[in-house]
Amino acid sequence: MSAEKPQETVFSVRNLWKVFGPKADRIPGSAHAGLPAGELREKTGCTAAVRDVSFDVRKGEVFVVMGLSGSGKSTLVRCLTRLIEPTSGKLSIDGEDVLAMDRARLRELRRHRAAMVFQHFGLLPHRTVLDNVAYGLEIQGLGKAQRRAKAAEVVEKVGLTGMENRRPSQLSGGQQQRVGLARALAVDPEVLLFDEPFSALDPLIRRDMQEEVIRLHREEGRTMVFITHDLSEALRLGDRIALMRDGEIVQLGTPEEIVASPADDYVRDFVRDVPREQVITVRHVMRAAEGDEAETGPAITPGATVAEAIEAVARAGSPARVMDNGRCLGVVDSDLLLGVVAGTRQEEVAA
Ligand SMILES: Nc1ncnc2c1ncn2[C@@H]1O[C@H](COP(=O)(O)OP(=O)(O)OP(=O)(O)O)[C@@H](O)[C@H]1O
Repeated sequence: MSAEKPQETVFSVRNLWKVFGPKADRIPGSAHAGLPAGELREKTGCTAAVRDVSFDVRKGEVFVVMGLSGSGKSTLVRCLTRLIEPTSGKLSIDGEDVLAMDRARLRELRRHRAAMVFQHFGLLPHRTVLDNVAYGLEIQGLGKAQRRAKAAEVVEKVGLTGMENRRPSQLSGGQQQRVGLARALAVDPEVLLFDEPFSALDPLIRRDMQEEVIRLHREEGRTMVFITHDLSEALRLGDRIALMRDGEIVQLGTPEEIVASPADDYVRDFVRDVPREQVITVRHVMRAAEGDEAETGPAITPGATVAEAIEAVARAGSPARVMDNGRCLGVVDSDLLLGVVAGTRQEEVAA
């Protein structure tokens, strides 16, 4: 998760709908379009898995799609490469209209530009780790020596060195997922799409894999779209999170925006148990410096979390200065910080 990113758009999605059921294409824009899911199903027999959704995925960000089971996450992300055909709306990648792509161009999109990492790894059981990783390159038509060299490089990148010649059945779940990740990485795609890749893994290995994704992202800055139903995973990985309910995006924002300024009661409920001090940063909490406060006290960055600031303030026994390039933006004292922890203070975080 890098702090500064260019704002170039990779995927641009506008008013996208995916409706399953009879005469699905008649639903968007009709009088039925706004009906709650149950009523829509009763009246039309249709399910609107994705409803009038608009967003951009920016270059270099980790864009998380989060929501409960059935909220439309998988359908939405599969629509991005037309693994599921959208019912209506606009969709482009790097400015190119995805809905206008012919079969060859679509194949190229899925093989080279937006590779998917699935929950059920999709590994070939009779092939070695190295050959599984090289598989995508084989489809691309790369020669054997070249693809083995590239595969070996990626195997090392995901920490599987020494296991090149094992078969998938000789690996743990976490290791198998690393192979799946390596296979997607091997084709050097512009975007990696993750469909709940870690949900079958036990918590410790899952944490390991999350760290792996964060590390890879730090090293490479590759754009990632990551589906999860797990809030802590979303908060840990996401630069921005789109929170879905019944096919709609109910809030799109940074983890901090979502935790500090939930858009409605649904989101508020969702984030209620999040330790706010670990997500909210001091730039949204600080007050103006008074007296000589701008010259004294420990220095912290505007991006420091409230939890980090509490530590600094406690250690120094005085308010901390929020410093940016040698300039004091404001100060935080223990009253302010503890107010955030207790939830008695409402930060103003524009969502
Ligand atoms: N092929 C299909 N035909 C009919 N309805 C479908 C189809 N695929 C998905 N749906 C419905 O669309 C809605 C969204 O499903 P989707 O799988 O996208 O949700 P999800 O958020 O990814 O759920 P999960 O976390 O359980 O995978 C659900 O109500 C689902 O039943």
